[in-house]
Amino acid sequence: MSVTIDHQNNYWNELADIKDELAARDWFPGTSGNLSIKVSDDPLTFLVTASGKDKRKRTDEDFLLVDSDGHPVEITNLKPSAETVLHQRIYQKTDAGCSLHVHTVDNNVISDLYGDQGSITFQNQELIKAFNIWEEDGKITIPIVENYADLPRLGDAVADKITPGIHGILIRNHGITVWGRNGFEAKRHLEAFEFLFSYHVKMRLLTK
Ligand SMILES: CSC[C@@H](O)[C@@H](O)C(=O)COP(=O)(O)O
Ligand SMILES: [Zn+2]
Repeated sequence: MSVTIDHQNNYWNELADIKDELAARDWFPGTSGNLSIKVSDDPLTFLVTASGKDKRKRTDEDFLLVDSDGHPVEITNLKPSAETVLHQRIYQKTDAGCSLHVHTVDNNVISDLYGDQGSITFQNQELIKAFNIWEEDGKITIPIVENYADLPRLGDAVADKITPGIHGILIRNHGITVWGRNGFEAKRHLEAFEFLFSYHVKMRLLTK
């Protein structure tokens, strides 16, 4: 086995492990969700989930390597995720090494409750430190974009909201896309956002 394939296999296994962990949380209902991990910077290549699969299953055909245009690098029967453009735009605009997209009830509820205001900000929560924010009353904001069926348009809408200090974007009544410099950080950001959403939804229900 060549050095290149070995190198790629490490990324494959890291992404497969993250996929299993998110599956254990039941964050891939109805074949939703897609994940990617950057393999090289110049030229940009990344492993992305194959489209339409049940992401709870672990198989040898879960991921394929794509280039900066989202096209497969090798001949394959697999189709890259329909939402590969989101991953592409994130790698182009940030220093991300991994990007995760999941649909959960909590992220959908928050995206619709606050969609009209275009973002939601959380404060006074210990878990905000998961974003490396250590101030006494640190805040974390997540922008919310509309869900366009036209995926390049959705990619532009997401890319437009990426500025320093932004670690994820909510897509209205669709899901969340987060990123981090590596798989560990991307997963930490995702889990922290989902915690904040779930807390907020429960508090709203309990304090109505
Ligand atoms: C029924 S799954 C919803 C899809 O349209 C999409 O939003 C999604 O997250 C998964 O698409 P995929 O092409 O499998 O990556
Ligand atoms: Zn989706």
